[in-house]
Amino acid sequence: MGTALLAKPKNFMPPKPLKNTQSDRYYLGRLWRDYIWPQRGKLFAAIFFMALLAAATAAYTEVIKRVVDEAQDLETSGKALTSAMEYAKIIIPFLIGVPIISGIANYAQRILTNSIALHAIGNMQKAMFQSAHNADYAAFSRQPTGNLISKFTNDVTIISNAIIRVLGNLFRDVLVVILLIGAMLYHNWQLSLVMAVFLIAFLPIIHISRKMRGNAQDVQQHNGLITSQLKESFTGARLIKTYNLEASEAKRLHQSFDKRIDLFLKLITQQARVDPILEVIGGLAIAGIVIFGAYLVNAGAGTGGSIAAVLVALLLLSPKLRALGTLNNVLQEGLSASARIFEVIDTQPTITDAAGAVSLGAVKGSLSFKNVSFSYEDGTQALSDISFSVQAGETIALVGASGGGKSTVVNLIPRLYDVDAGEITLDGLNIQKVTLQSLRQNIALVSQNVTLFDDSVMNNIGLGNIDASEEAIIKAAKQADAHDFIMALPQGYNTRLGEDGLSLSGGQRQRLSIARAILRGAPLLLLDEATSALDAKSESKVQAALELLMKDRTSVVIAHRLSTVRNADRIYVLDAGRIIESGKHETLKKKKGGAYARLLSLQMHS
Ligand SMILES: Nc1ncnc2c1ncn2[C@@H]1O[C@H](COP(=O)(O)OP(=O)(O)OP(=O)(O)O)[C@@H](O)[C@H]1O
Repeated sequence: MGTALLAKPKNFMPPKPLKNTQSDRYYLGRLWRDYIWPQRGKLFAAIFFMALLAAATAAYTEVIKRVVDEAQDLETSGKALTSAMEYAKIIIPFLIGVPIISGIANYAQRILTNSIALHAIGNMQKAMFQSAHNADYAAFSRQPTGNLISKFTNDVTIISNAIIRVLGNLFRDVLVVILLIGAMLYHNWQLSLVMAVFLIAFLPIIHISRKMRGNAQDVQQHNGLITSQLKESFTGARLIKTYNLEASEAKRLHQSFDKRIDLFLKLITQQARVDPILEVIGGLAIAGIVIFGAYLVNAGAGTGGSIAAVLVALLLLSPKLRALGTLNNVLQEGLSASARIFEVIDTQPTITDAAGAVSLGAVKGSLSFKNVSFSYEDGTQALSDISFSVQAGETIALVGASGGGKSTVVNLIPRLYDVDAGEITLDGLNIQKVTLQSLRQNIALVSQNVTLFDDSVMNNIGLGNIDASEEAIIKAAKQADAHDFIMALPQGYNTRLGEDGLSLSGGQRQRLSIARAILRGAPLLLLDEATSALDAKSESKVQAALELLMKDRTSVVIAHRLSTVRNADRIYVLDAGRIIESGKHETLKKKKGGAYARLLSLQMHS
């Protein structure tokens, strides 16, 4: 038997494909309304500096024009040093002033847009985390955890980049483009009109950009997959090592890493095409300006400075146009990531407080199941018409073959799932009519899969009751017979356990879990006994701690230890979601051909 109470939900379903039912406008509107507009102060400041930057960029063309024209004057007038000084006086303030303004504006707008993006995604992460934790327990079985984690890391990064790009491109670059085109027309309209021909050259780039969008999505999806695989691989280190699966795991991950290389290379290959195309087009445009410009100067339709100004404007313009050309991709990637994130944020829990739910206070602990039936989301009928009662302070043991429904019974008590039919009562009250918080306050859980966090021993036990004092925590540890081994750890109660407490033995982990439950002080105890073979000394320590914990509490135990079964007030044998036998150990074991007697003899012969 391998009951994994409250461990990873079973029958892992593949992630459902995202139903992207909302339009792009919806996601854009929501991003704007909920995450950008609340930071409007910063946004307006950013726009101001962007406008300043745009103006400074356009002013460069005027600087160049003056530099060239004044130099030409100097050359044609043939005057010496005094004029050179004059020239410097005119030119230098421009040459220094414009970059200073541009630099300050650039710095400020960059900090501001990044801050807007970071705060936006920070708030998204908070909302997403809140919703993910409030979601039904079942929601965690709908997608691999790695997928969910990837939304917190990869997807938010995509959105952050998109926000920075979109704000920059829309407010800064559009302004720069408008001002530069204006400057070009102002300096030499004939030459500028000829340049318009080169805009046609951007068509192939738009085509490439479309293709890139599909590939970028593939890369993102694959990143999510790698996160999942890495997580599985590291959390499953024990299984992998004992089953010698290192090579096959390495193969699996290597394939994924290789695929990532392929997908990225495909994307980069497309991106890389853009630059040479632009360079050739740029070269042609410059040649056009130089030739046509020379013609215009000869014809008296422009000065050398104005031709140079148009040339500079064109050079400044092309990266901006290019960025605007790929803006749609970035926006689309951002919107897809938003869809994935809003899906989590919008997940509504179905297991919630009913209208008028009452708060339970401390219960005595009598529990009953009345004609309870339950099926999982995928249709697996896990319990059919189950009824039993436990008086306050009694211990019942659930036994039976794997898949019989023991964990499901236990999962229904803290309402990790809600029954389909029938009712569960605690102290006579239907648990669906009391607040979730007060129901769970009355329940302590000790599972064979002890969840330990990367935190101190003190805080790990303290999770049982986050208001508990250090003295109370130490007292609970002593009662759970954990104090001595904790004191022997390098920093005693302040020792950090490392991820999932890997440095502790199975028995030690269980005693921490028992200490946590003792600290909780809840009258109803749900216990998934460990099946893992503990050595005799460790087992007897755990057993003693458990007995102390169960004393005076109502205990529902998924039982593996013979001693628990023997001492239970009643044993329920579950098979295919039904109770097929119940009674005391002494009675059931004598029942010829009975299910319990069979289980017992199986255990004894195994
Ligand atoms: N999250 C889930 N989604 C779908 N079906 C599930 C889920 N969890 C359990 N089941 C199914 O419900 C039935 C009862 O399972 P349950 O885990 O309650 O049995 P169990 O007696 O605790 O088994 P074991 O001793 O192996 O842990 C089984 O058919 C199981 O496959």
